[in-house]
Amino acid sequence: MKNIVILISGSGSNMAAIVRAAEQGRWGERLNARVATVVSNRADAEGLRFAKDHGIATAVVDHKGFSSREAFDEALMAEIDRFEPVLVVLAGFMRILTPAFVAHYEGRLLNIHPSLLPAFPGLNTHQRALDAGCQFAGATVHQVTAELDHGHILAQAVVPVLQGDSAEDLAARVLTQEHLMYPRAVAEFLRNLPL
Ligand SMILES: Nc1nc2c(c(=O)[nH]1)N[C@@H](CN(C=O)c1ccc(C(=O)N[C@@H](CCC(=O)O)C(=O)O)cc1)CN2
Ligand SMILES: NCC(=O)N[C@@H]1O[C@H](COP(=O)([O-])[O-])[C@@H](O)[C@H]1O
Repeated sequence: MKNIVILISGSGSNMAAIVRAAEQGRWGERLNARVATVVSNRADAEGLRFAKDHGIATAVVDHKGFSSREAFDEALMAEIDRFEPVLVVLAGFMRILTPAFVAHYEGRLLNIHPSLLPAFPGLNTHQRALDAGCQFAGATVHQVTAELDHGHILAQAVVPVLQGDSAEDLAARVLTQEHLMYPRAVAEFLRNLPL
């Protein structure tokens, strides 16, 4: 069984979409893969309840409990490595990871970012797209590198920006596409793993 570990910080809606895709046999059995655990840096992350309700192990590694980013990442790696994952998925995970963490999971660390990278790395992407007058927006699944939101792009989804859109309107439209794209991108990654 190939283990996937998902990191979240909040609602975990992308994590939930991946879990549902695996459960519904769209690729779970066929690819002999499972979401082994969901780990959050926040104890109040709503996605933890979804994971528990779906029989998935959960853990909290609270970044506020560590004196440095490096110490937090080391504790996070220790928790993740208990499951010997073939893939670590960032799904609304809101901590910038250290070069040591990224190097440890190089090639098997994905993120979904709510913009059409390389446009708008970082935070507040939807408002920035609106402020820039973009006619299209979207999301990107990419390999994670030490440089923020910079790695090899695996998939992108595009949505129109509509007249009068607020950042919330745009975020909701993009999120709908994220929930379709991320499970497919994870499945494709698993299919391409060496036997
Ligand atoms: N080394 C990398 N770490 C992370 C990447 C990456 O590409 N390389 N992607 C991010 C995800 N992300 C955007 O997609 C992102 C997450 C968080 C931040 C950020 O500024 N975080 C602050 C704290 C914010 C908070 O706690 O609310 C911080 O870490 O100081 C920017 C972009 C995940 N990590
Ligand atoms: N920089 C990371 C980032 O902003 N991720 C974004 O957080 C939102 C909530 O995700 P969730 O519902 O899966 O938690 C999603 O739009 C995701 O792209």
